[in-house]
Amino acid sequence: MENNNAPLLEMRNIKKDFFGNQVLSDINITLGPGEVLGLVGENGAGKSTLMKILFGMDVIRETGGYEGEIRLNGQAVKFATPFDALAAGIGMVHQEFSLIPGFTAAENILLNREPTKPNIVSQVFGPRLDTLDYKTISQRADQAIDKMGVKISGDMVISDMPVGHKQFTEIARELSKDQLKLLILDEPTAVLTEKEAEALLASIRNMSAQGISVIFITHRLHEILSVCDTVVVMRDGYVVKEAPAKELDVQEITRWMVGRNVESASAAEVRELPDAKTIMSIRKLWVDMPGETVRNIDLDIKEGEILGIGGLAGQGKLGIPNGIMGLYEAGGTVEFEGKPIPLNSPRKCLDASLAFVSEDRRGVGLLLDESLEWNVAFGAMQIQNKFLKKFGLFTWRDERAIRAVTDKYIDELKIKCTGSKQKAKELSGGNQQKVCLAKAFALQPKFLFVSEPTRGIDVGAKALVLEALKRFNREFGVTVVVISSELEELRQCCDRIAIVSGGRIAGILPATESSEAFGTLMVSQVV
Ligand SMILES: Nc1ncnc2c1ncn2[C@@H]1O[C@H](COP(=O)(O)OP(=O)(O)OP(=O)(O)O)[C@@H](O)[C@H]1O
Repeated sequence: MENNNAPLLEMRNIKKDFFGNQVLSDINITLGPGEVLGLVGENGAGKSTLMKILFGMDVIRETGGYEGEIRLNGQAVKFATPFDALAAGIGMVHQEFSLIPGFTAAENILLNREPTKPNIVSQVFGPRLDTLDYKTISQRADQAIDKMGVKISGDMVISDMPVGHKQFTEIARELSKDQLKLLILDEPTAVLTEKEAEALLASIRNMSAQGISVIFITHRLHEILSVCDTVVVMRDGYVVKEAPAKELDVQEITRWMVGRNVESASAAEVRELPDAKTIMSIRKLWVDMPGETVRNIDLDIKEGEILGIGGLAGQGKLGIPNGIMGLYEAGGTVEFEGKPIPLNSPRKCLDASLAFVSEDRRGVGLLLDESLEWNVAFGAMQIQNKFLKKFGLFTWRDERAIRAVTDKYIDELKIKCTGSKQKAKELSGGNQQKVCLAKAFALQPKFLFVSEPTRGIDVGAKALVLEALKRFNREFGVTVVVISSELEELRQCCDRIAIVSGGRIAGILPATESSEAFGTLMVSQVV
């Protein structure tokens, strides 16, 4: 029986193991209507698994189910599938996108719930043959998009969208459901620009004001403090702290998460490299990437340096690597080691020993159904014939070398996994991000673009990732270009930082320059 005085949600004594690997030990959570609960914890702490249990996801059932009890409005529930959870008013936006690439945003938002209208045929043969009512689909999709206060065209096809727009489309799909009582957002801001993330936080406040409860997972701890009523901190499958957000600060949450004070990465020991030759020369680069402005980039990158590219959202920093590496249409000229690199041709870039860790790790990053070994080594095998053994006409994989390189990066990047044979999809999101880096390192390219390297990485592991980038650059002399929305992150690992504003390079400064100097460049030509 529903009990109107009971909390909206109670999760009691939840336990879960994956084939003997205990990932949730005894979790208790309570949530009232309109309440926003922030769920935080290190990569692999068990946050997504807990939410997958609540949402009735197949992977939980297929791996032996869970123990404990879930109550909604005082009534015990056990969702066999996400459809049951949806029917009970729970929506979830996952770390992975579940959009259909060839459909528009509006079609995805109303998928399986499309308004229809009768036609002559359906009047005779029944409503199953009704026509899709595109006008109403478009109106309802626009209403859901408007609720988030962002500008996305409902007519845009998903495959043409940048990653941030895809995320908003996912959220709009949940917001368009009338019966929504509780929305689970699993790291929704990880792929968003700062401005988009602000818009999303505002829309969470709006949902809460309308009585919708929200469980919000993020590694950006200031977001938790800005929008949540309650904070639940998980560590290694336990809840280690639950408190009102107003009683906590970022340092305290961090301490609860990792069990110690976290040092940020030491500031980079900034090198000037006066004699270094230019390894990449970019002239008049434009890139056609939705949401990004890249108009006229002129930039020379020195051999062996770590160059940061920063700037405000949409001003062009993400467009530069995506254009050069051929993921979005681009024009202008790019020379690498004195030879022109053909644009719009990803394979030619890889052949020239360029590599790219994209901000869209699930879109272009991983082979989720394959093992870590396969993920780490596949690119190097395919592009460089590495990790292969030859005898006469026969070629086969060098399994020992593949295992060794995978183990090396599991160790260096502290990837939380059961071993190198584990499938990528079984890793937590932050650990998948580390695999993307390992994959690029295994290529041992001459030149590496890394876009948003610590996206989805917990506060304790950020320094480790930045240190790994520095080490990779120093040990192998690889030129690294780091693109990041966090200036502090760039200052911790780069020699120089170029700031993009209005689709152009507004200036390049040593990483030791003051924040004010960078801030002035950032707003200098904003469009
Ligand atoms: N399908 C699966 N099979 C085996 N192990 C899994 C599976 N899914 C998750 N795990 C394991 O459960 C643990 C918790 O993962 P989970 O994704 O819940 O972490 P998380 O707290 O959400 O981390 P992140 O912040 O990195 O997203 C991890 O060690 C992960 O490897």
